[in-house]
Amino acid sequence: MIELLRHSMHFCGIGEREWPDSCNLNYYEDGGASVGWHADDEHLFQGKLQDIRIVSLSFGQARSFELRRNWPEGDEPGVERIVLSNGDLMTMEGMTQKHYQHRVPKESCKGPRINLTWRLVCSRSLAVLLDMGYFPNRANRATPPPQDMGYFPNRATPPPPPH
Ligand SMILES: O=C(O)CCC(=O)C(=O)O
Ligand SMILES: [Fe+2]
Repeated sequence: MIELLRHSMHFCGIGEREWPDSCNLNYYEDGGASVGWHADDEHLFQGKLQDIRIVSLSFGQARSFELRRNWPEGDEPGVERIVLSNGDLMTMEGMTQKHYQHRVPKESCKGPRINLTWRLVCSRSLAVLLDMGYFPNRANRATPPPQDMGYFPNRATPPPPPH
């Protein structure tokens, strides 16, 4: 994993001090597996409030990746589509998570796909979690966190509508 991170960061021109510190892995067994419209708006990453960078690396079956504007203007197309193929690196930067939603739609393809997304945990969010005793092995933990904090949202829940 470190080698993949190192190579990917090199290709993106991201210095070690700015490397992301978390990685999410999605496995798509075949074209029937998908991720619905959403923004990566977890509190941990503060993606709706500040300029963040998400780096995505794909392996295996080529799949469509679609972006749609939350507030399309004039004759701007509602949906942009790219194809992410084996070995493709893609980034979402700036305020993408505020202004767009994205998805990997179902398709009629057979092969499996793995996608890695690296993100940097926002230190302010981490401080809040520590404060709330989110990490149970810490000796001085407070009360357990509520289940619905939304830090690790269940993807089965539809994303909130754009606003
Ligand atoms: O599989 C992909 O390319 C995107 C995955 C994704 O949007 C996510 O994990 O939040
Ligand atoms: Fe996402």
